[in-house]
Amino acid sequence: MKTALSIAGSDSSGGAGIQADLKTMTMNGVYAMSAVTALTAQNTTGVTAILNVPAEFLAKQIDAVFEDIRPDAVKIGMVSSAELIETIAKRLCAHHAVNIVVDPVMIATSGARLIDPAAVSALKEKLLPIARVVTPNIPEAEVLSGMKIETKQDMETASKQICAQYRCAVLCKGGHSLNDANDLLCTPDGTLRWFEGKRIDNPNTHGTGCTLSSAIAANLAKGAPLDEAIRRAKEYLSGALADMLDLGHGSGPMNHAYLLSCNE
Ligand SMILES: Nc1ncnc2c1ncn2[C@@H]1O[C@H](COP(=O)(O)OP(=O)(O)O)[C@@H](O)[C@H]1O
Ligand SMILES: Cc1ncc(COP(=O)(O)O)c(N)n1
Repeated sequence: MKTALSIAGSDSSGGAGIQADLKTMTMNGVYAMSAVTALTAQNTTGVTAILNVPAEFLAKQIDAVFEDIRPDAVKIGMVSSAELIETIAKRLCAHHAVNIVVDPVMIATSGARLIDPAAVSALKEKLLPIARVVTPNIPEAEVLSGMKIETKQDMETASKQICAQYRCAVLCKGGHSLNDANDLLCTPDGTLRWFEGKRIDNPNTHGTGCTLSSAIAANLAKGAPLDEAIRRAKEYLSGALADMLDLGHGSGPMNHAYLLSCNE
């Protein structure tokens, strides 16, 4: 069985972060492991507290995983401090990690800030260069590229710029403000490819970014080429959104287990 590691924060409400990643990886057919960067006290309406793990402890978790069950892919999600980002980059390089998917988590769907402003440059300088693909949403792509994104053309320009500067593939997700749920992949050879997605009329989108990046990592772990891993990941995500789970008082989670029957 292929294996994948999520390095991310815990979401106590189970819809995003480590919890979404483990469910997604499992449902995408790989053995899922975790290295927790932070605990969040969180539900569908917001984040009330964040407790980062000490950097040495994060390093121990990553080492423990690599020294025993080597991951075929690694997804990186919420990492809120520069020290933790640097620790991850060092440990992944030491272990020659492959298929690294970086979801540059900055602001939760509920509006909470999940990264220190001072850590953004560490994210750019240390994690993007080791990524097989980075998956910003529009506001994150604006921060990474330094430009405002208002049109499809802007998405293309910003993605090309991030891709050229950090030499990694960029999947710019259109879920937020632009067009349907169409995402743009830009690869270091300069190729652009749009992944068309039909917008599902569901306000419960907590954890969509975490889920997409974990599904990409799982499919890369299984040996899919990047574009096929993205295609399968979008298909899984659309199915989970279309199941119309409705939990909590805010933007709720998706049904990660929609492929299993919930009937008795
Ligand atoms: N309502 C929706 N219907 C279908 N796909 C969506 C919807 N909202 C977001 N997506 C898709 O979910 C993925 C995550 O996108 P997005 O919500 O922008 O990320 P994030 O959670 O990081 O803000 C993308 O593939 C995007 O196209
Ligand atoms: C621990 C943690 N990690 C990431 C997110 C982002 O989630 P979303 O996909 O809703 O923006 C989150 N809300 N909590």
